[in-house]
Formats: sequence, C-alpha cells, structure tokens
Amino acid sequence: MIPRIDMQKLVKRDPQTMVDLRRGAEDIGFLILYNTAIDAARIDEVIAAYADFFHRDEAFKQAVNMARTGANRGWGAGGAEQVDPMANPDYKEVYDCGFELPAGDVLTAKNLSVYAPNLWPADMPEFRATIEGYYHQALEVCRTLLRAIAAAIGEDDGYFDDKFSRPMALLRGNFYPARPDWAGEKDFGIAAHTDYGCVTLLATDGVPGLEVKTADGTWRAVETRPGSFIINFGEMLQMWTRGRVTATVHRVRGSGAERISVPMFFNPNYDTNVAPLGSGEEVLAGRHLKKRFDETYLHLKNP
Ligand SMILES: O=C(O)CCC(=O)C(=O)O
Ligand SMILES: [Fe+2]
Repeated sequence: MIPRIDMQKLVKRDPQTMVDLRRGAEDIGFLILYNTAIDAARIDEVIAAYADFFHRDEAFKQAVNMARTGANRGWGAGGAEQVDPMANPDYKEVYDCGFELPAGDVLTAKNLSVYAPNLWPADMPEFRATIEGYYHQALEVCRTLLRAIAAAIGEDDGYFDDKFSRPMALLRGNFYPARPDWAGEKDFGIAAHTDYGCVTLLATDGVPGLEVKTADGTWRAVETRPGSFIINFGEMLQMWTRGRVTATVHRVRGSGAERISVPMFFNPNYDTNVAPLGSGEEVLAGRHLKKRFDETYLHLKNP
C-alpha cells in the first residue's frame, strides 16, 4: 500500500506521519500527499489551462516547439521523447517550463540549457499566468516536503534549503491522447523510467493510467483524486542519500480515455554535489540532469 500523507500533520512532524513518510520514501518510493496549500479547484484550473493549449491545432503548437531550440522549454510533440531505449518513443505530448534565473545571477553568463528561458504561446495570457503562478506554488510544496524528508532520513530540516535556491525545477504538462490504434506492445504514453531529479510532485486529472513497478516485478496502478498529489523520488536523491530514498520505476500505457498529468520535477541548483553523502566524490546535479535530458529528448540527442 502506498502511504497517504496529510501535509498539515507532516508540517507538525506528527510521529506516525513521519513513519509513513519514511516508508514511502525508503521502501516504496511513492506517496500520496493531501491537505496541501494547493486545493482541488486550483488543480482543476491548471489542468484546464493545459487542456486548452493541447487542444489547439498543430500549427499553433508548432510555434512553441522545443525541437527548434537547444533546450526543453515549450511544446514537445508526440514521439519527441524516448525515456526507455527498449521501447518506442512515447506517444504523449508535453509542455515544459522551468526556473528562470533572477537578473544578474552569476549562472546567467554560463548560458546553461537547464535554465533556458521559457516559451509561451501567443495570445494565451491566462495560460501563462496560470502556469507561472502554479510553478511557484508547486515549488513551495516541494520545499516543505523536502524539509520533512531531510528530517525523516536523519538530517537537519534545513539540510537541502540552500541547495534548492535556484532549482532546476521543471514543470510539465503531460497530454496523453487516447491510446492510438497503431500502438503495439512497445508503445506507451510514457514508457518505464525513473525520474531524473529529487522529488516529483504529480497532479492528475483523475483519469487512471500511472503504473508503478513493485518489488516482485509486477505493475500496480496508482490512482488518486484530483486535489491530492502523487509523490515519487528521482535518481539524484537516490544517489545522494546512498540509496536510502528509492527511485521507483513507473510508466503509463494509456487507455481509451484522454488524460492530463502535471509533474513538478524538483531538482536542485546546477552546482549541487549529489554524490553519495560522505563519499568524497563529486557528481554535479546539473551535469546529471543535462545528460539525462540529452539521452531522452530526441532533438537533444540528435541536434
Ligand atoms: O502521467 C503520469 O501519471 C506520470 C508521468 C511521469 O511519470 C513523468 O512525467 O515522469
Ligand atoms: Fe515519471
């Protein structure tokens, strides 16, 4: 069973909630988070904003196609990303936006693609306002959650704080059209993968689809109501915590029903060392993330 965590209790470090958090982070790699500062009506607005964009015609979306850039901001067409080299490219469409460095930041001069400027569709000011506003709300929930995770694994609450001051956090809208007629056994909405970063805060429209690989190798559906979040953990946090936190494999095969999900991939500052704590090694978060982006987005793999 995936633990269900009441965020208000978590903030108070309620002992049973902390036990559940630890089980979710260490054993299963998934949690359900509810009672957060973001309510169900807000999630509905965000999903509706993405739905409005994804239902526009192809030419409209082409104007913000990330394939014409050297980064991953804007629209990614169906087939633009291949998260599992053993499967075909995913049939989902995406819309990605990320963290923009404040003016004058020392990292600006490095022109790092992980901080590339966002692209926004023309004539959709409400889309931009909704998504930008949600981006900041989602960051706050992730920050609060990560403080509790630090406590749960025996570090100071503030251990991660300064490592996420300029987070390479990526907010994505995933659009899964109804599973296409041509789809075969190697075709997925998103094929089996682990997330690349630290914490993923996932909102969905309530349509089922996400499956998690269990310890015995079987796939189990994860469902949640709109308004509660699915949390999972990525490769960087697994490495960084010497494997205490688990990055669990998951996928979406897709069904006859269209589906939208909205993950916030909460990744640290570019120059954070995410090598195993105490190992004396160095693994730059920004390098790991760029490598994983370059492996999976087809326009970055074959520029
Ligand atoms: O759509 C979902 O439920 C999961 C999406 C996902 O795993 C991802 O975007 O990394
Ligand atoms: Fe994922």
